[in-house]
Amino acid sequence: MYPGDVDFSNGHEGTLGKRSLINPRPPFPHPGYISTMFAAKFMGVTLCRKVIEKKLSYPTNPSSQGEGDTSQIMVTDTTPNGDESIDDPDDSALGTALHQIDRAAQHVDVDEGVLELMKNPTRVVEVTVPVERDDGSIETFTGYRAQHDDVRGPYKGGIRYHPEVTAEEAVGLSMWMTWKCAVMDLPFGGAKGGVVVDPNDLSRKENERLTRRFTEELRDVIGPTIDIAAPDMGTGPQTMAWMMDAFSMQQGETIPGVVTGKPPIVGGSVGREEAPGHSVAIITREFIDYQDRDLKDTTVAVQGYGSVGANAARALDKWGADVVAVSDVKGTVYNPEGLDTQTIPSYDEQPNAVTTYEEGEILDADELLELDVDVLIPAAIGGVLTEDNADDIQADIIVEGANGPTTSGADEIFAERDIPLVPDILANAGGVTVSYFEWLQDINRRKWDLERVNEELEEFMLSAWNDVREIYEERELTWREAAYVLALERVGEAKAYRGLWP
Ligand SMILES: NC(=O)C1=CN([C@@H]2O[C@H](COP(=O)(O)OP(=O)(O)OC[C@H]3O[C@@H](n4cnc5c(N)ncnc54)[C@H](OP(=O)(O)O)[C@@H]3O)[C@@H](O)[C@H]2O)C=CC1
Ligand SMILES: O=C(O)CCC(=O)C(=O)O
Repeated sequence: MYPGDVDFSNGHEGTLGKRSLINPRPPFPHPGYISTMFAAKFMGVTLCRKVIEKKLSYPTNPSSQGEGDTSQIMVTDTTPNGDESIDDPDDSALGTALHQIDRAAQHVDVDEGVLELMKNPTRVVEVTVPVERDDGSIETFTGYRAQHDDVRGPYKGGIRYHPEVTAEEAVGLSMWMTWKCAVMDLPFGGAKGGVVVDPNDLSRKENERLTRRFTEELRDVIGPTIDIAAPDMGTGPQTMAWMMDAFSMQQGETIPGVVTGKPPIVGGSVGREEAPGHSVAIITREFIDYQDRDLKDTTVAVQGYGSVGANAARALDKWGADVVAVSDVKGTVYNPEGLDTQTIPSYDEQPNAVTTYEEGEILDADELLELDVDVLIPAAIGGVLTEDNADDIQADIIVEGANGPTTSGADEIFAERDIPLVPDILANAGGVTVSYFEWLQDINRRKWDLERVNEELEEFMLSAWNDVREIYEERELTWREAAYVLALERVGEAKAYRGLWP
């Protein structure tokens, strides 16, 4: 502990000793499911909140979006319970996440029942979010929060605003959060949520109203020791500030620890925004070193120039690598001599502006993936490296900045082609790691400076890198399998100690 910190951790800050903060609810859901419906009247619109615990058939992106009809939620017994064929997984986030568990399960000594349990989320909440548009009309959006597992600590994970958000996707992403927190040895479990919306179609005021209402709808299932949200695609520090304020207003006191990734002035941590990209850069640097190569002779291509991509590109550029290509949805900018990443506008600085940079050739967005570079960093969306393009990838190394950018089929092709791939649950884990630092700062009512944040981030990343590397070397697995083995063993051991609720 640093001097002056209030010790809320029973002397185990940074370890799994934070039992006093762990949600005392049973770690396993009761058998069967509970469906609770709340109805309320608001501005003449009937609202339904459905909290569905277990046994949920995940609805796809509702085609009725925007028409106010979100009443179709199925409660059936078709859980994602591992029916995915190991030989023929589907390429969705959930399909990929389930397949990855199956692959890793072949190399771990974890109870079969626990493995089966880990293929199911504890709870998925679907909410209806009415928003008053600036013209006075009411539009209805659908939001989700998937809570996968909390055996190691409160649920933790980002909130995504994107038109293709689905309950299924949230479940897959929540599973990855469980593994990510376990790989980093953070006292958190896994969750993920989102709203089916294109944030570019919302004014700032509409975005604020949507965020506040979404938070209100999630009030019963989130909290600083229950489930702690954070930014993801389409959300950022401002979104988190609104969420924190909405939750705090409902509770009657300021509760900064309910979300992380806030602006530092309202309890956020310096360095959080840069952290996922920063950790991608740290892991890339370590991997290059591990291969006895020199970062200064390394060319890098980064897909996506948002929070993760821009910060990864800029850190690697600063440390001497040649970032030769970056992209956003509109296209790629490519210069084999290297780009000046500081002067290319990131999504946050100016959305969709990568191709306005004049010192390079403009290519199609997807062309970036197949460039002949040393390191490819997909840092935009999921499922971009597939069986269809895996044979055309020319990079020597892939470091996953985004969550789930590689389908299972592509994973196998890269393994056959001996292209090492460092998985998301290690590489981009700096985000949730600095979120953990932020949460500690909020609980302790303390502020860390950037030097301390970056020092501790470096320490956590190197420790996780070494843990994964040891398993990789000892057991001759892929890097993804090694990271999964570490995560599954940690979660399995925690479950064994805590036991099943009688
Ligand atoms: N934010 C976080 O804390 C963390 C995020 N992640 C993951 O990283 C990924 C990116 O998230 P984040 O950086 O926050 O998101 P942002 O919304 O900040 O940025 C996403 C970027 O990806 C670009 N993009 C979207 N689609 C494509 C495409 N088809 N081709 C090329 N570029 C594209 C966007 O382009 P445009 O600007 O043109 O829209 C934008 O530059 C996601 O998978 C997320 O889950 C992982 C860990 C933490
Ligand atoms: O910071 C966090 O809590 C989670 C960030 C996130 O969503 C992720 O790592 O995918």
